[in-house]
Amino acid sequence: MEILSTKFDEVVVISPRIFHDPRGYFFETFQAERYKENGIRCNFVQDNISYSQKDALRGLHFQHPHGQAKLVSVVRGEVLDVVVDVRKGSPTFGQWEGVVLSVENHRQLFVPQGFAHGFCVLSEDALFTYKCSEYYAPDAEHGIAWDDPDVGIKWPIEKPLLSEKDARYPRLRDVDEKNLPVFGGLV
Ligand SMILES: Cc1cn([C@H]2C[C@H](O)[C@@H](COP(=O)(O)OP(=O)(O)O[C@H]3O[C@H](C)C(=O)[C@H](O)[C@H]3O)O2)c(=O)[nH]c1=O
Repeated sequence: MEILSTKFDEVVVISPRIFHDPRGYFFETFQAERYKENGIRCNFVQDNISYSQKDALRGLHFQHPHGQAKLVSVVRGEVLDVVVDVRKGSPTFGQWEGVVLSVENHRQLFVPQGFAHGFCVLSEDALFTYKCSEYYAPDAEHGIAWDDPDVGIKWPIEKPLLSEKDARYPRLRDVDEKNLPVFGGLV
């Protein structure tokens, strides 16, 4: 497996080793010891799958407290996956990074605690699967607006398909500070 860096030291792209043969291909989607050797040390406790239509945009979400680290990938279609640093005191607070994940590139993205996460669907549809290091805690769920002008994410979709909840999230600057994780702290 190959680890690719992003603008954030803690956010990495994993490119698994693919084994091709005349039947098709095989690859390991997670292997605790090898992922720990590559810096992904959290223990995952929950797996999720979401299916989305073209132009759907889910996000930008984070939990605090009970912050979740996520290992995300796509098993059908293609998405632009986006993370935003929402850690109070972080030198990269409010900055974003986007990575294309697809069934073709087999890539995974590790999203650490302290980052808001979301994605938009670039293909006709997408099956998105991810591991979480903390259980779902709806009372601790927060979000920021997908189109926050201060963050300035360059989404390739002008009018995304949003849930009512996602359409109501505030700009990062309007999120109550008590709901933001602390850089370097427990989240
Ligand atoms: C996240 C989650 C949701 N649900 C239930 C709650 C709702 O009745 C329904 C849909 O939830 P929601 O609209 O929050 O789903 P997404 O918009 O895909 O949320 C996810 O979107 C972005 C991409 C993320 O990174 C988070 O993992 C997560 O917030 O599933 C559960 O039962 N367990 C869960 O862990």
